[in-house]
Amino acid sequence: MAVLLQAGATSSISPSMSRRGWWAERPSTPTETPLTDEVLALAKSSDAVVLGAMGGPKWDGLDYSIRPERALLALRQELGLFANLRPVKLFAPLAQASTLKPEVVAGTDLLVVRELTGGIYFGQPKGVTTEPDWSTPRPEIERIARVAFDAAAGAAAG
Ligand SMILES: CC(C)[C@H](C(=O)O)[C@@H](O)C(=O)O
Repeated sequence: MAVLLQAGATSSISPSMSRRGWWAERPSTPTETPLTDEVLALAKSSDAVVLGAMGGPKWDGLDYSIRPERALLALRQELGLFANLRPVKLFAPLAQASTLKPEVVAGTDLLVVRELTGGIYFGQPKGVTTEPDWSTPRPEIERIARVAFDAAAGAAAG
Protein backbone atom coordinates (compact mmCIF):
# COMPACT_ATOMS: atom_id res chain seq x y z
CA MET A 1 0.00 0.00 0.00
CA ALA A 2 2.90 2.35 0.72
CA VAL A 3 4.12 1.86 -2.86
CA LEU A 4 0.67 2.56 -4.29
CA LEU A 5 0.26 5.65 -2.15
CA GLN A 6 3.70 6.87 -3.26
CA ALA A 7 2.83 6.17 -6.89
CA GLY A 8 -0.37 8.14 -6.41
CA ALA A 9 1.52 11.04 -4.87
CA THR A 10 3.71 11.35 -7.94
CA SER A 11 0.99 10.96 -10.56
CA SER A 12 -2.40 12.33 -11.46
CA ILE A 13 -4.04 9.33 -9.81
CA SER A 14 -5.15 9.99 -6.26
CA PRO A 15 -5.82 6.68 -4.59
CA SER A 16 -8.16 6.58 -1.68
CA MET A 17 -7.58 3.38 0.21
CA SER A 18 -9.27 1.41 2.87
CA ARG A 19 -7.58 -1.48 4.63
CA ARG A 20 -10.29 -3.97 5.49
CA GLY A 21 -10.96 -7.55 6.42
CA TRP A 22 -10.61 -9.43 9.67
CA TRP A 23 -7.06 -10.44 8.87
CA ALA A 24 -6.24 -6.75 8.74
CA GLU A 25 -8.33 -5.65 11.69
CA ARG A 26 -8.48 -8.53 14.16
CA PRO A 27 -5.80 -11.05 13.31
CA SER A 28 -5.88 -12.85 16.68
CA THR A 29 -8.69 -15.42 16.92
CA PRO A 30 -11.36 -14.78 14.29
CA THR A 31 -14.71 -16.47 14.75
CA GLU A 32 -16.61 -15.06 11.83
CA THR A 33 -16.50 -14.94 8.06
CA PRO A 34 -13.29 -13.44 6.71
CA LEU A 35 -15.30 -11.47 4.15
CA THR A 36 -18.23 -9.52 5.53
CA ASP A 37 -21.03 -8.13 3.35
CA GLU A 38 -19.75 -4.64 4.13
CA VAL A 39 -16.22 -5.39 2.92
CA LEU A 40 -17.57 -7.16 -0.16
CA ALA A 41 -19.77 -4.16 -0.99
CA LEU A 42 -16.76 -1.87 -0.58
CA ALA A 43 -14.72 -4.09 -2.89
CA LYS A 44 -17.50 -4.08 -5.48
CA SER A 45 -17.73 -0.29 -5.43
CA SER A 46 -13.96 0.17 -5.71
CA ASP A 47 -11.88 0.65 -8.85
CA ALA A 48 -9.33 -1.87 -7.63
CA VAL A 49 -8.77 -4.31 -4.83
CA VAL A 50 -5.29 -5.11 -3.59
CA LEU A 51 -5.15 -8.32 -1.66
CA GLY A 52 -1.95 -9.18 0.12
CA ALA A 53 -0.73 -12.64 1.04
CA MET A 54 -2.95 -14.19 3.67
CA GLY A 55 -3.03 -17.21 5.88
CA GLY A 56 -0.31 -19.00 7.78
CA PRO A 57 0.22 -21.61 10.49
CA LYS A 58 -1.47 -19.33 13.02
CA TRP A 59 -4.81 -19.95 11.31
CA ASP A 60 -4.38 -23.60 10.34
CA GLY A 61 -6.71 -24.77 13.09
CA LEU A 62 -9.64 -22.59 12.03
CA ASP A 63 -12.79 -24.13 10.68
CA TYR A 64 -12.69 -24.09 6.86
CA SER A 65 -15.69 -21.72 6.75
CA ILE A 66 -13.71 -18.95 8.42
CA ARG A 67 -10.21 -19.56 7.12
CA PRO A 68 -8.54 -16.50 5.54
CA GLU A 69 -8.47 -17.99 2.03
CA ARG A 70 -12.26 -18.15 2.04
CA ALA A 71 -12.19 -14.38 1.57
CA LEU A 72 -9.86 -14.75 -1.38
CA LEU A 73 -12.07 -17.34 -3.04
CA ALA A 74 -15.26 -15.35 -2.38
CA LEU A 75 -13.73 -12.13 -3.73
CA ARG A 76 -12.62 -13.91 -6.90
CA GLN A 77 -16.07 -15.36 -7.41
CA GLU A 78 -18.10 -12.28 -6.46
CA LEU A 79 -15.97 -9.91 -8.53
CA GLY A 80 -15.75 -12.31 -11.47
CA LEU A 81 -11.96 -12.36 -11.35
CA PHE A 82 -11.57 -15.42 -13.53
CA ALA A 83 -8.16 -14.70 -15.02
CA ASN A 84 -5.06 -14.97 -12.88
CA LEU A 85 -1.84 -13.91 -14.60
CA ARG A 86 1.35 -15.15 -13.00
CA PRO A 87 4.48 -14.04 -14.79
CA VAL A 88 7.66 -16.06 -14.33
CA LYS A 89 10.75 -14.15 -15.36
CA LEU A 90 14.33 -14.86 -14.45
CA PHE A 91 16.45 -11.88 -13.56
CA ALA A 92 19.96 -12.90 -14.60
CA PRO A 93 21.65 -11.90 -11.32
CA LEU A 94 19.33 -14.31 -9.50
CA ALA A 95 20.10 -17.34 -11.67
CA GLN A 96 22.47 -18.73 -9.04
CA ALA A 97 19.73 -18.50 -6.40
CA SER A 98 17.52 -20.96 -8.23
CA THR A 99 17.37 -24.61 -7.23
CA LEU A 100 17.53 -25.33 -10.95
CA LYS A 101 20.77 -25.23 -12.92
CA PRO A 102 21.44 -21.73 -14.30
CA GLU A 103 21.61 -23.08 -17.84
CA VAL A 104 18.14 -24.59 -17.35
CA VAL A 105 16.50 -21.43 -16.02
CA ALA A 106 18.42 -18.97 -18.17
CA GLY A 107 16.06 -16.80 -20.19
CA THR A 108 12.90 -18.00 -18.46
CA ASP A 109 10.13 -15.60 -19.37
CA LEU A 110 6.66 -17.03 -19.33
CA LEU A 111 3.17 -16.24 -18.18
CA VAL A 112 1.01 -18.75 -16.35
CA VAL A 113 -2.66 -18.05 -17.01
CA ARG A 114 -4.92 -19.64 -14.45
CA GLU A 115 -8.71 -19.87 -14.32
CA LEU A 116 -10.06 -18.92 -10.90
CA THR A 117 -13.83 -18.81 -10.80
CA GLY A 118 -15.16 -21.63 -12.91
CA GLY A 119 -16.57 -24.95 -11.91
CA ILE A 120 -13.29 -26.70 -12.64
CA TYR A 121 -11.42 -24.43 -10.20
CA PHE A 122 -13.98 -25.13 -7.49
CA GLY A 123 -14.05 -28.83 -8.27
CA GLN A 124 -17.60 -28.76 -9.66
CA PRO A 125 -19.34 -30.89 -10.60
CA LYS A 126 -18.10 -33.54 -8.21
CA GLY A 127 -17.72 -37.14 -9.21
CA VAL A 128 -16.53 -39.05 -12.23
CA THR A 129 -18.29 -39.24 -15.57
CA THR A 130 -17.44 -40.60 -18.96
CA GLU A 131 -19.68 -38.03 -20.63
CA PRO A 132 -18.93 -34.61 -19.17
CA ASP A 133 -21.47 -31.83 -19.55
CA TRP A 134 -19.50 -29.18 -21.41
CA SER A 135 -22.31 -26.65 -21.46
CA THR A 136 -20.91 -24.74 -18.49
CA PRO A 137 -17.16 -25.39 -18.78
CA ARG A 138 -16.97 -24.48 -22.47
CA PRO A 139 -17.56 -20.71 -21.99
CA GLU A 140 -15.23 -20.80 -19.00
CA ILE A 141 -12.53 -22.45 -21.07
CA GLU A 142 -13.06 -20.09 -24.00
CA ARG A 143 -12.78 -16.92 -21.93
CA ILE A 144 -9.59 -17.98 -20.17
CA ALA A 145 -8.12 -19.23 -23.45
CA ARG A 146 -8.93 -15.83 -24.97
CA VAL A 147 -7.03 -14.07 -22.18
CA ALA A 148 -4.06 -16.41 -22.67
CA PHE A 149 -3.98 -16.08 -26.46
CA ASP A 150 -4.39 -12.30 -26.27
CA ALA A 151 -1.47 -12.13 -23.85
CA ALA A 152 0.61 -14.35 -26.13
CA ALA A 153 -0.28 -12.23 -29.16
CA GLY A 154 0.63 -9.10 -27.23
CA ALA A 155 3.96 -10.58 -26.17
CA ALA A 156 4.71 -11.70 -29.71
CA ALA A 157 3.95 -8.22 -31.02
CA GLY A 158 6.45 -6.84 -28.52
C1 LIG B 1 -5.83 -20.18 -1.34
C2 LIG B 1 -5.74 -21.02 -2.58
C3 LIG B 1 -7.00 -21.78 -2.84
C4 LIG B 1 -5.31 -20.18 -3.77
C5 LIG B 1 -5.28 -21.03 -5.02
O1 LIG B 1 -4.47 -21.94 -5.12
O2 LIG B 1 -6.05 -20.75 -5.91
C6 LIG B 1 -3.99 -19.49 -3.62
O3 LIG B 1 -3.05 -20.38 -3.14
C7 LIG B 1 -3.50 -18.90 -4.89
O4 LIG B 1 -2.49 -19.37 -5.39
O5 LIG B 1 -4.11 -17.99 -5.40
